[in-house]
Amino acid sequence: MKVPSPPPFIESAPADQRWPYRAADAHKGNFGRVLLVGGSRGMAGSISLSSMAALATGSGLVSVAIPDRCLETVAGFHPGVMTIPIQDDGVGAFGADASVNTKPYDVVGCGPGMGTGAGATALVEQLFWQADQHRVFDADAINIIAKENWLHSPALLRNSEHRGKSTLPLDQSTLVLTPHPGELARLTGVSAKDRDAQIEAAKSLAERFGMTIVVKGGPTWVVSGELLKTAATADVPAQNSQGVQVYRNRTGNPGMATAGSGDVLTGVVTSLLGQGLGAFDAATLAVYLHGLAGDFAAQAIGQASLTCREILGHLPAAIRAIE
Ligand SMILES: NC(=O)C1=CN([C@@H]2O[C@H](COP(=O)(O)OP(=O)(O)OC[C@H]3O[C@@H](n4cnc5c(N)ncnc54)[C@H](OP(=O)(O)O)[C@@H]3O)[C@@H](O)[C@H]2O)[C@@H](O)CC1
Ligand SMILES: Nc1ncnc2c1ncn2[C@@H]1O[C@H](COP(=O)(O)OP(=O)(O)O)[C@@H](O)[C@H]1O
Ligand SMILES: [Mg+2]
Repeated sequence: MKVPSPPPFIESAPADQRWPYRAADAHKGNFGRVLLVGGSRGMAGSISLSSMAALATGSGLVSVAIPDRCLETVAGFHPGVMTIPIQDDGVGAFGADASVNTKPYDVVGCGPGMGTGAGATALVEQLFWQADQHRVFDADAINIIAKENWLHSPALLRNSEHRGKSTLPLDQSTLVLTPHPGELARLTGVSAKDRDAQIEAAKSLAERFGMTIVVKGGPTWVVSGELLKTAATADVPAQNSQGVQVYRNRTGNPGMATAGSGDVLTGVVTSLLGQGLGAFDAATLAVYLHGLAGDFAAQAIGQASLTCREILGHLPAAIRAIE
């Protein structure tokens, strides 16, 4: 494929020094064991897109946990993706007692296409508490947090083995949320039409929980309350400081307003976390690359014809442009 000439804003890549280095003796285990959780009958494509985006952006091993009935469908998208059947409710959604073993993985991405039923809720609740592990919550994982009001009312977290815990895991610096404006409105109560107020609401959540929030749209913003670690110098010892970091992305175009576009982004953020980037670095580099892939795709075929497939297909060109 001919690589289109890069748009002029390439030099504003947020993290062009941070692309994970691949040593000559590297093996697949060095580049992240990624678990993606989501999908349901009728929306199997969503989590499959995330898994293919993770593979295309460097992840060494990618597994997808899906309701049992969707296994063959998801497995058919890419031969490099492994599939894990999870208890099904009989009609292709997660069953009420669904759970997933996340121990073998470096990072978990969750939400696309999973719906907000009992099984999906149980899984998101499990993952919400596993704050010792990086997690990316998108789509229905965000809708479930909003519906259950977990950010504001910890007493409602009572449907699982976490019953009885009286406080929220306040440190969620390992959590990245990727809401579109409709999802952010559900989470914060702030109208999707009021962009500035939405960004302020996201900042306040980021500060309170230490989490990172990708406020998707044209343009996408990233806000993060992740602890900042300043490296030691000869004169000053290493320091930690808290504060909200803000990044406004400059890549992307309205051709990306197309089904599955955000599912691809979920896979890219999860992939970069799995390769060792911190939450803010992974989120900013992911939205930059995703937007750049969308810009290359629009140059190649035009905005109107752009689909999630073309965004996925142009991720390699976007990576090469910043490497
Ligand atoms: N191939 C597959 O399997 C795919 C499966 N998918 C899965 O489908 C599920 C539903 O997800 P969803 O995003 O389609 O619907 P939903 O969460 O109801 O949001 C729409 C509401 O939000 C509002 N809204 C306001 N601003 C907005 C904005 N900028 N961008 C978007 N919306 C905006 C909007 O307002 P309105 O359009 O009325 O102005 C409307 O009220 C979910 O599981 C997802 O993962 C998809 O990923 C696609 C590919
Ligand atoms: N007008 C736009 N300009 C630039 N990017 C856009 C625009 N509209 C949508 N996008 C991008 O497309 C993606 C849409 O995500 P989302 O709504 O979750 O899609 P889906 O759930 O269908 O996969 C986001 O990354 C968003 O930033
Ligand atoms: Mg989405």
